[in-house]
Amino acid sequence: MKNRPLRDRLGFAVAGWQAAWRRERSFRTQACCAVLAIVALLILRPSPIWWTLIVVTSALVLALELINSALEAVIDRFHPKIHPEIKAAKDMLAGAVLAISVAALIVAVALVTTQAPALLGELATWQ
Ligand SMILES: Nc1ncnc2c1ncn2[C@@H]1O[C@H](COP(=O)(O)OP(=O)(O)OP(=O)(O)O)[C@@H](O)[C@H]1O
Repeated sequence: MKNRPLRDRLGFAVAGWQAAWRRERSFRTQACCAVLAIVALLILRPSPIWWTLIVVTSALVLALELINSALEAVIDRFHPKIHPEIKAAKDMLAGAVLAISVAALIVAVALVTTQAPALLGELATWQ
């Protein structure tokens, strides 16, 4: 199974996104938020640093949610019973997703509050 061609490996990665989309409501919500963030970038047309910040934080949220979902799936497969250690592990994974999600939200609020006034000013001069 190791060292498969790039096309195969890309296929596995896309299959991973599809599985997360099908199985995880959190992933669907976060993917929709990422799309909204890209739409906001297209409307606000900020400087490249904002594009970088939004794209990197959105990708981090999605990547961490994928890792969280993958680890939960493995945990549930090998230890489906209730256990305090599993609770701690899953809660820590959820905490990791929450940490990056809060950071992404702060970046999104900063983008809108700093860039929207310029766009509104631009629109006002057109009238
Ligand atoms: N086997 C278990 N033993 C003890 N507690 C558990 C166990 N499985 C889940 N929990 C508790 O339930 C919470 C939710 O776990 P679950 O596996 O349902 O994740 P989820 O709702 O899919 O979360 P996420 O949205 O992060 O994917 C965990 O954070 C943990 O506190």
